[in-house]
Amino acid sequence: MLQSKIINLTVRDVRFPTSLEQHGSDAMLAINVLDSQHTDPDYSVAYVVLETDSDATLKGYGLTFTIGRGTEIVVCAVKALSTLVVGKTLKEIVSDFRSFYRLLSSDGQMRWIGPEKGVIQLAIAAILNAVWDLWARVEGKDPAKLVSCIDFRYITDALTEQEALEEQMLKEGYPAYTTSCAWLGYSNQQLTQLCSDALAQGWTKFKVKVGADLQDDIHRCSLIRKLIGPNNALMIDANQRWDVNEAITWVTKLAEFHPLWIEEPTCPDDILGHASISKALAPLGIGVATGEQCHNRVMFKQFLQASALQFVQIDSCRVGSVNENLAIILMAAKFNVPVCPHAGGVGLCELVQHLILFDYISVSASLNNRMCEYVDHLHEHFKSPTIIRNAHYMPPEDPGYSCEMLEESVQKHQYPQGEVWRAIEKQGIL
Ligand SMILES: C[C@H](O)[C@@H](O)CC(=O)C(=O)O
Ligand SMILES: [Mg+2]
Repeated sequence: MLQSKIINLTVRDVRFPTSLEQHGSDAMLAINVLDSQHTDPDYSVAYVVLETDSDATLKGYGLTFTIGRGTEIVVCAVKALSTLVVGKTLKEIVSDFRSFYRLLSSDGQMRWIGPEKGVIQLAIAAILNAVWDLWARVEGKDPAKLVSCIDFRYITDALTEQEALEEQMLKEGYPAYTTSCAWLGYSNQQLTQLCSDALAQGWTKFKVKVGADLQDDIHRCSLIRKLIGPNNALMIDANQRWDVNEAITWVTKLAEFHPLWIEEPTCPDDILGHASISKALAPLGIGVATGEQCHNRVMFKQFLQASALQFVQIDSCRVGSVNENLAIILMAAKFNVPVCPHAGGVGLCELVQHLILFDYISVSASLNNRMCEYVDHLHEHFKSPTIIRNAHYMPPEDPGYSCEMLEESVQKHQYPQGEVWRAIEKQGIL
């Protein structure tokens, strides 16, 4: 099966009208709402399927996450890269995966529209996610089970612990936090109801969107802190809304609610800015978290070297797939900084659970200050949706990278011709 040749690559623009109910809304998007007719975001994917010459059922499914407009540009970038993929056997790719990564990321001409950042990196992520899915299907594994590729002979004195960790994950799962209770566009009534429901389901870690209006932030953080009590975790997320000094001033005014971290306090490219914010907030016991829009491993390296973050938020679709995320996970371990993956988007939970399980079983072996984001949206469109039990991710059971979507969902939500979007256009509601 490793000899399977990729004979076709298809890519489709698939969008979900989450903006209609303000799922996923945040302070940066609020600027767009003020400036444009659209409310935001519409959770979307550039959805890639790799077909092989083995048999019609052996395919690789991959995706990258976007928030609506612009997905069509990512689709174009995937199509431009597809000539480097079609015609290769899986064995050619995985027997020298680093070279294949460089083939895509360092193409002599296309690297100019990167390198390894922005639209071209999102397109590379979608393609490589599909390759990892195909490989995992052929091997009958999920990427988190890479540890089962290791020969433990003669090293079991050191590594039996990892097998125990794997058992622990199978039994208890990996700790999660929820962002689904407090999107910026939710009313206080929604926020109260969703938080109460989440507490009843066993959730103990909550993330709140902030950054648009300080008084509103104080009101909502006070409401949530009262609801969840003093011992549960509260995180806040500004989605790049502030300048550096504004971030320090604003978060200091929210310190009374004891947030564990402030996420994306300023421009995601401003490493030294994050370092200044981190240093200023350290006496308040508030860490800095970022990563969902961090271009690549090189940027993460500098964030770590500059002590500019206390929580590394890897994202399964922002950087060059498993290939780059493995490097980031290993660097975070070297700098002893916890990995707390971003997953606020469609499909991101399904993919990143594999990575965080690998981190725990094969790298960090620690759950201290570690948690994986979970958002309760759109899982019904996936063939192997995430399984959450008592606020923990339960390990995926199906071989693959959990990217495969239900074909019916893809067709209904394909943009702009899918029936969902034709109906929205007819009603003139977006
Ligand atoms: C636009 C997305 O919903 C973003 O707000 C998600 C995010 O920042 C997170 O989940 O963290
Ligand atoms: Mg965020």
